[in-house]
Amino acid sequence: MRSHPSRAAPRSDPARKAPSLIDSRPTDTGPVLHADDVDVVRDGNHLLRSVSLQVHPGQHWALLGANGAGKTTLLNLLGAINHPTRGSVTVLGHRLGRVDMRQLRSYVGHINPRHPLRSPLRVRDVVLTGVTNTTELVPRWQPTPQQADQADRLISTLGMSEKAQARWETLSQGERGRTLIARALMPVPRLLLLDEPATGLDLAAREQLLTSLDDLRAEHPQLATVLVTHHLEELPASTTHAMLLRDGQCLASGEVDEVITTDHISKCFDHPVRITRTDGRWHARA
Ligand SMILES: Nc1ncnc2c1ncn2[C@@H]1O[C@H](COP(=O)(O)OP(=O)(O)OP(=O)(O)O)[C@@H](O)[C@H]1O
Repeated sequence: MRSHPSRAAPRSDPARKAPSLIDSRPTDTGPVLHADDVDVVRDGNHLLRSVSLQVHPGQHWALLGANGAGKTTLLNLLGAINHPTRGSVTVLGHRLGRVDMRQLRSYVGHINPRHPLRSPLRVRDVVLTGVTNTTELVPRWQPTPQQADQADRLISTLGMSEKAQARWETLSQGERGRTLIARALMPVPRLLLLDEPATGLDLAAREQLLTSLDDLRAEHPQLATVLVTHHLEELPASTTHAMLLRDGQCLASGEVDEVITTDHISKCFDHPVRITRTDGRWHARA
């Protein structure tokens, strides 16, 4: 199926806010993301080869693969950070190469666990930087009352209300992760990209993060997400689809129960594992 450009042009001012938390109006029935037969070549190496993916509103994709399989390379295409060498990528109805990538990026909630914040901002301020799509607070910029309310609502949804005034450098990794998800949701994105959001979290922090993601998805049925991980245990139960990458190529892609199988995962990681699913969550045993 071909994607078609959205008629809704990006807002010219990313600091302007829509009233609702996440735009759940069915404004566009086309895919949120469409990568069509994509190659990425760097220094003569194929990092991705003939990869295709379509993500529709309400779908929650897991992108799985061993170290170096090409997951982050693909996520960076989907987040309008890089162009493909061959093939086309359409993000929120806008084809890369025909659109201002910086502007398009401001409509995608892309969570980078290595958030390069330098100043000692408080949680609430970090979340508010999502409005301006900047790492630091913009000098003399003030949130509108609606933006401030929205930040508080998101902080509460992500279970961070008690830490709203805590400074970034004092936060645990799990608290930072949840703060960054709240920040990414400030521009009312239809698409959330998460690159290994559970890395380095202890058991409780991981479980809290996954529960927050499940809640968020239930609350906003039109939101689409793509989550990169190596670990099946880090997949929220609300995952609907999966793509397995191996050596830059797609090994399997589609509905999650057809893709995350003992056979596919053993091939993907080149190691015999047995996959079980209990209470919606996955486990891998050698
Ligand atoms: N600019 C580049 N030039 C050459 N090779 C690159 C470049 N960027 C990434 N690579 C290589 O491409 C491959 C895929 O990298 P990528 O980061 O997408 O993998 P990944 O699946 O996210 O891995 P990991 O799970 O280890 O994070 C790796 O072998 C990496 O070394």
